[in-house]
Amino acid sequence: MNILDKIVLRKKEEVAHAKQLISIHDLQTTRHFDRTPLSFKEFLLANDRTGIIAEFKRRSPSKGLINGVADVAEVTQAYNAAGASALSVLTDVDFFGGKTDDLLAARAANNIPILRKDFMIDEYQILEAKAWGADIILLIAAILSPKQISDFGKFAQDLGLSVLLEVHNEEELERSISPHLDAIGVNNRNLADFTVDIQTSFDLVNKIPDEFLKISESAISDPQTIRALKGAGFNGFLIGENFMKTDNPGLAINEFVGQI
Ligand SMILES: O=P(O)(O)OC[C@@H](O)[C@@H](O)c1c[nH]c2ccccc12
Repeated sequence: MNILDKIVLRKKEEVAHAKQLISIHDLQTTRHFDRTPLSFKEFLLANDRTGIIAEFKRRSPSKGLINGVADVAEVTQAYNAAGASALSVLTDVDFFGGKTDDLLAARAANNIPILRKDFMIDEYQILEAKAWGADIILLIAAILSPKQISDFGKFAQDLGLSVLLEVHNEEELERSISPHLDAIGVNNRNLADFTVDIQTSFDLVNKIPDEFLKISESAISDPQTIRALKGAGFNGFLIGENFMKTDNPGLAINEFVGQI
């Protein structure tokens, strides 16, 4: 079984458990549920922002521990101050060392869009994302059917959330396109075997219809790469490890932005 299959199996158990602890009605009456989400598009295209979607990630299945000490409020505020267009916060516990409280802390400290970064397999998780103050959800083509992508996309958009679809190849892109998406991200990392290749982004960018925001995800560590990706037509750049692996992710993003 590859890692993605393992993650999805575990996620099904996790969601079943969460549903027993907290009812949908409870989620709908949770603190942020009625908040109007911020527009991903507006922030991504704003002239005074960099297009960077800066990620808070403690660990990953491919790299193990990345940062065991960083404070989520402090780091996300520094990301925001450096000109990040949006934040990405991992909420997966078992494989990425994230938690609900990380998203809540990032929300309390920032007024830019936040992506709930997790493996969405059930509408319940989209209600959680809304209740916890997220603005954007991720749908991963590799683990969802076209019908699930369209249904989850509509469900999220009806709640005012923006939807980022993640693809890794042309086949996933073609089969997953739906009107209920705002952005399409090309993941340069193959989630099944962890190999990375930035070329994946350059190969797919012109196959993404222009009505969607175009995001390049993972393995970006050089400001020069941002310039090349922009030139190729990308609006957004999802970066985690390059900042999180340093002692001071806030300083790292500042230096990076200074070189774009
Ligand atoms: O840390 P990186 O290589 O900059 O990558 C960030 C982000 O793209 C990556 O964490 C990611 C992309 N898609 C995902 C899906 C689930 C979990 C994590 C991810």
